[in-house]
Parts: sequence; structure tokens; C-alpha cells
Amino acid sequence: MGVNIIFDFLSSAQKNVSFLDDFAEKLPSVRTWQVIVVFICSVIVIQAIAIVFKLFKMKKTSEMAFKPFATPSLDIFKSPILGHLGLLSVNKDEIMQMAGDITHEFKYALPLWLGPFQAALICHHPSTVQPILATTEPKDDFSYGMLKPWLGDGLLISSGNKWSRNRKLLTPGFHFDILRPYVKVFNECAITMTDKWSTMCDTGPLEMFQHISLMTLDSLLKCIFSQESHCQTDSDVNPYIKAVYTLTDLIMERINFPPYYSDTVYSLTYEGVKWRKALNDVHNHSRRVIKERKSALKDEVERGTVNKRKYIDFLDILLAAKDEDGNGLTDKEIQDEVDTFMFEGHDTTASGISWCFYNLARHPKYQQMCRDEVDQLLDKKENDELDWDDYAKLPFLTMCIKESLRLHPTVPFVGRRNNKPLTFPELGITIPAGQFLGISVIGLHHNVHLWEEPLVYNPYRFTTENTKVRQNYSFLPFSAGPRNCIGQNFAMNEMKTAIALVLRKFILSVEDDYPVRRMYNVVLRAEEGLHIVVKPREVKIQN
Ligand code: HEM
Repeated sequence: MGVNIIFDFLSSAQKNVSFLDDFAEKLPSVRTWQVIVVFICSVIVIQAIAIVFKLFKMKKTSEMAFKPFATPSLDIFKSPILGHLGLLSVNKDEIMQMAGDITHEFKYALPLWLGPFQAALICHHPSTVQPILATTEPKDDFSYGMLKPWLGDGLLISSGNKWSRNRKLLTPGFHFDILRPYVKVFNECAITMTDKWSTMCDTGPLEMFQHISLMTLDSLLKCIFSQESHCQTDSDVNPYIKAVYTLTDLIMERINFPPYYSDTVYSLTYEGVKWRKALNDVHNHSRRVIKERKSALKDEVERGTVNKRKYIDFLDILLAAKDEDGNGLTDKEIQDEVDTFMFEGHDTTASGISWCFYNLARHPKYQQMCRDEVDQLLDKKENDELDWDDYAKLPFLTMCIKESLRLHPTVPFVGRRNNKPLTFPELGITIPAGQFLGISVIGLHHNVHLWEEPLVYNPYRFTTENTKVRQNYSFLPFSAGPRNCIGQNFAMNEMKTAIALVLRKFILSVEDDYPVRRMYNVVLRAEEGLHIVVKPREVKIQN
């Protein structure tokens, strides 16, 4: 019908409008139009059939690939349209609970259906996790694909030659000699936060994520971007951090709702509009940081003060980086790495510190043991600050941090897609290429076959003796293998500094039966935040 109207219009235009005669003569005849329209419609139909065929093929391959890990007891909750997504969206805290509970029945792994066609093999045992992490197989395009408009082709998401070139270029930025001077910054930033807390503790419990994200952003900007942001003292609501929260929440909503998997559909929705606005905010922030750094560097070159700086920062490395062929990074590549490190470097550490405070607040005995250790170290000093060598002198505090990262892993999930067939040697199973392989870090850390009473906070799991006898790859807060966390030493040092300095000045507690609901997100959060009572110590600190 619509096609006929076009034909009628074209023929009447050709017949009646004299000033278009020349033009009309050049137009294809009605028959030619019919052929064109039929051709276009056929292409669309063939494409649609090809997509449906591909989706069903994907479904069939995953069904075959994951057959050895069949889950009949779980499939009673599976819906033909949503797959197991109904379980994921029911309740965020319950899915965290489920990640550990299912290991009773499924020791190594289990397939979960994300909608009608896409399945992921969720692995939570060293026998399945180790072979995946030993490879440099790319990140899965499903979940990380949603991060791509934000983090671009930065280190977290890129793969192949690009990833290996950039990993090689950036690794020196995390060498001990570079990290050493950062200790001063970690101390300064922690002290800014504790000074602020001293004026606020009478106002009731403090929400940890809010304060600690500002502190970790402050130190990250100072250490790796040489930027004095004053973000801790300027305002409690930082537009960059707000935008990061919006983006990560939107990604989780999107994963839970298959119609939003299409970029085109998503871009037309209200959430798509919110996504673009938040994306703009984070990109503007990183663009500003790069611009200011470039201009400061130009000034330093003009004044001849480049070599007088306390340390080289990550942006210096990015701006000066050259591969073996003498090629530097393009502006887009620099922007992608800045966005990646800005996010990975502050939000993860903020979550790690916040959950550690929560665990110590719930276990006053361990909290006091950490404090005693810190006091022993700092009582002897002129200033109340940690030095590089002190990190090795806080063994119990380190055990408490590790146990917190086990119980509340900051990055609860990591995903890969194998380009080549992948074998789990201990199980004698080979997975064909092209599958979505998920590593449930929380499932691994709560796996009943690896950890006794996994939901109990017990730092003694991390004594040297207990660590020695534990199966490798049971504890992976920073992942492992070639794509492990490049910033793990940076993160551990910052966590130790912040926790030590807070315990030195305050007693942490939580109200009785304080209900915390964990929130499964790109980074582990709590639904209503983590509210901790922070009281100044009554005993006067020496010096
Ligand atoms: C407690 C703090 C942190 C935790 C728990 C953590 C955890 C992780 C994990 C699990 C991965 C692997 C992700 C994946 O395979 O998808 C990762 C990768 C990464 N992390 Fe961290 N991270 C932390 C802090 C940091 C910091 C402070 C930085 C930078 C300053 C950083 C930068 C990165 C980067 C760039 C990658 C990608 C590495 C690659 O693929 O080559 N992280 N992190």
C-alpha cells in the first residue's frame, strides 16, 4: 500500500509537474523502483533471518558447550524469554547470597542464561578459573561492551596487540620506585579525611562510600595525574563521582533488561538519555585533567623544572610513551587510558576500604588488634604518618584487609570470551571457542569446597601457615594471570595507609542489627550505603 503511494506519486510527478520534467526523465521508471524496493525488502528479510539463525546457533552451541555443567535444579527458575535473569533482578543482595550457596550443589561452575539466546558459564573454583585466567583471551563483549562508550579501548577492555602494547608501556608506571613517593600523598589525603571526620562525628553515623570515594579520587588525581583537586574539601557531592554512580547503576539495569541490549533501542530510551549525560560529565572531567596536565608540562619545560619534580606520574608516561617502532599514543588512546584509570583507580579502592571499615566495625576485637599494631608503629614516631617500610610491619592489619576483600570482593565478577577452545584439564572438559566465560569472584571466595564457614569474617585464614596450604587461585580480589590488576600494589598501600590512620584516631562501630544489603554492581556497593558510627578515641595519642 505504502509502496503504491510512492509509485503513484512518482508517476503523477512525472506526468503533471512540467518544471520537473527534466528531473523526472532522469528518475528510474516505476518498474525500476519496484525492483529496488523488492530488493531492499529482501535484504532486510534475509538479514533478519540470518540474525535469528545466528541467535539460535549461538543458543545451540552454548547448550552443547555447557552440557557437562547441566543444572536441572536451577532450570526450574528459568524463563524462556528472560532465562535466569529473573533471578538476577529479583534482589541484588540475594544474588550475592546465591553466588556462594550454589557452590554446595555446583562445585566448579554452572551455566546461567541471560535471556533466550545468550548463556554464560559462571566459574567459581580454581579448576575452572585458573585455565581461563592463564590466557589473554579478550573480555566478553556482552558486559564489557556496555562499558566501552565510557572506557573506550583502555587497558581494562582492549585486547590483542593493543592491550599487550599498552600494558607494556604502562607497567613501569606502577614500579616500586614510582609508588614509593605516593605514600606521602596517601597520608595527606587520609589526614584530610580524618580532620573532616573529627568535625562531623557527633552528627551520627557517616556514610563511608561518600567520604572514601572523595579521598581515593583526591589521592589518585594527585599521584597519577599530579592534580591538586581539593575535591575532599570543596564539596561532598563531586560531579565526577556522581556521574560514575549513575553510569554503573545504568549498566546493571541494562544487563537485567534484554530489550536494552540493542544500542539503538537503548539510545532512544529515557535511560539512554541519562547515560549520555553522565558519559559527557565523566569525559569532560578526564578531558579537563589531560588539558591541565599538558599545559602544566609545557610550563615546566619552559621553566626548565621538569627534572625537579618529586616523581614521574602516569600521565607523563602516557604522554611520553613510545613503542618499539617509535609510535606514541594518539589523543583518543590517552583519553581512553585516563578514563580507565580514573575509574578503576578510585572506585575499586574506595569500595575495598569502605567494606574493610564495615567488617572491623562489626568485629571490635580485630579492630583493636589492628589499632594496637598501628599504635606500636606510630607511637615511636614524630609525626602520625606511615612510611614505605611500615607497610611490611602491619601483618595483622594486612590479614584483616585480605579477609575483607575475600568476604566482600570489590570486583565481584570478571568475564572473558574464548577465541580458541579452552580445556579444563582437571575436569577433562573442553569448551569450544566463542563462549562467554564468567568468573564469579564472590562465588570463588564463598565456595564451600574451598573455605570453611565462608560467611564468617576470620582474618586468621590469611596467616602465613594457612595461606601456604590453601589451593592456589582460591583468593583472587585482583584477578590473576597476565590480565591481573595493574594497580594492586598501589591499592594495597592506599588501603593500609587509610585504615591505619583512621584506626589511630577513631573507634568504629555499627548500630546493633544494622541491616546491610550488598549491591551487585561493576564494583561492590551497599544498597543504602554503609553507615558507620565514628567516635574519636578517648585515650590521648602519644606525641
Ligand atoms: C581494591 C582495589 C582494587 C581492586 C580490588 C581491583 C581489582 C581488579 C580486578 C579484579 C581486575 C581484573 C578485571 C578484569 O579482568 O576484568 C583489575 C584490572 C585492572 N585494574 Fe584494578 N583493582 C583495584 C585497584 C586498582 C587501582 C588503584 C588501579 C589503578 C591505579 C587499577 C587499575 C586496573 C586496570 C587498568 C586493570 C586492567 C588491567 C588489564 O587488563 O591489563 N585497579 N583490577
